[in-house]
Amino acid sequence: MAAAQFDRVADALELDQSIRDRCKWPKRIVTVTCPVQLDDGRVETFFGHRVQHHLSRGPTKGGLRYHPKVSIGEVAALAMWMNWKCALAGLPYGGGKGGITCDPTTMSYGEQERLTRRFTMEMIPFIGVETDVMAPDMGTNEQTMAWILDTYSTHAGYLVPGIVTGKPVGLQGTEGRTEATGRGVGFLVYRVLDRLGISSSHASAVIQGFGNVGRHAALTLAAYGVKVMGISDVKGAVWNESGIDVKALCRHVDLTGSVVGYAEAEAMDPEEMLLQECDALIPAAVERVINGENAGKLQCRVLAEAANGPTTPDADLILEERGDVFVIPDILCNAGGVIVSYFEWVQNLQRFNWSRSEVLTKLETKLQQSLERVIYTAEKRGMPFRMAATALGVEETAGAKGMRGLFP
Ligand SMILES: NC(=O)C1=CN([C@@H]2O[C@H](COP(=O)(O)OP(=O)(O)OC[C@H]3O[C@@H](n4cnc5c(N)ncnc54)[C@H](OP(=O)(O)O)[C@@H]3O)[C@@H](O)[C@H]2O)C=CC1
Ligand SMILES: O=C(O)CCC(=O)C(=O)O
Repeated sequence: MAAAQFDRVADALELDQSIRDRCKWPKRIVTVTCPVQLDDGRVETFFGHRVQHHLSRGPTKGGLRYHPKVSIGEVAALAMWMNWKCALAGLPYGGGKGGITCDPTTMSYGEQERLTRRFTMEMIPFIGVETDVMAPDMGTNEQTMAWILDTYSTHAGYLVPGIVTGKPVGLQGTEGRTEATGRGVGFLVYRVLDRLGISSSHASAVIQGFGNVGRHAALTLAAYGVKVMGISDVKGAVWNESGIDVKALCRHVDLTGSVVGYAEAEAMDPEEMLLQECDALIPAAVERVINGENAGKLQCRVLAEAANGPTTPDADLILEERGDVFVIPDILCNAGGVIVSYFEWVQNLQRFNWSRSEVLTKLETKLQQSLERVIYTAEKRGMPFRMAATALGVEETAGAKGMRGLFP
């Protein structure tokens, strides 16, 4: 998917073959094996990957995913998307992404800690504050980042806060990072609804995924007055036509581990939930959920891609043909996370802390600028929004590579 999207943009930009190849292929792909002792005494070997797509514009930046379906191809695609995302937002980074093929939901706290520390040890030669900086993604969180920071810093002999972002505030993380991605999604949905003439107090939303991103997107939209009617996770979906009390649902999930069983809403088939009429549909979980099968049946006005890669290329063509769905592409929609990660890294480099309101104001300014650039480019060049956003990222990267020239 990532390669197909890139090729389409490269064709439209008529990129020269040499620069096209330099932009398309990752600079480095690292795979490591991590033997870890499980609680029952057995030793299991896990595969971990890190793909550093480009180093031309700065260190590579991107999350670390723990999921049973992690593969090197998925990580490479996510790293390429990170690249265009960082360039579009004007961050001085290339894209990177990592993943370990594991199921954190079946692993104890201790097993996850040992796996994370072993992966970090294996990665020490390839990461650094100026080379590659990780952050949370699916299946990882600020505790994971704290273990990486500790393992790396112990090796260095001093605290290296800038080695990861999305770490706890008490370890020089930044205010606002935990909620940044979902909050950014909520902000962009609000801005786009406003542009379409839909007042947030009359708008409705449906959200797939209630992890870090889905939860904070729901809370942010609810705070704007948007009625959140449907929410799903791996186990199922819940629906309330009059609007779900998102804070109450958060309490239910914190107690039970799932949205399923929430008393103030009805159970619904998660696939059916995606097809319900709403103003904003927000996939905030895994890839390829909007596809050739369901794209023609969506009844939303805005498709806000909080997840990475939720829409397949064939679904893109169907949505373009329809022309009635405003797609906020992933590399714009979920950029709030990496933008605040960048703020965290800058604060770490400066040994200076910003206030929460400073972080969140700067976040909204950057997202607003990116949204305007994408809309302007799409209109000026007659491109769909995903193509326009990707084109801006690719041009930025190609420009930097061109200026740096080729080593003889
Ligand atoms: N965290 C971040 O800052 C950023 C994340 N993203 C992207 O956002 C997406 C979500 O990440 P994040 O919230 O961090 O991950 P989390 O691990 O915190 O949450 C993932 C959520 O998705 C749910 N889920 C997983 N598979 C499915 C499925 N097949 N159907 C419905 N729900 C499902 C999980 O359900 P359950 O709870 O039941 O397991 C969980 O609620 C990913 O695509 C990630 O790459 C993008 C930018 C930044
Ligand atoms: O915060 C970051 O550095 C990266 C977040 C991420 O993985 C993403 O945007 O997909």
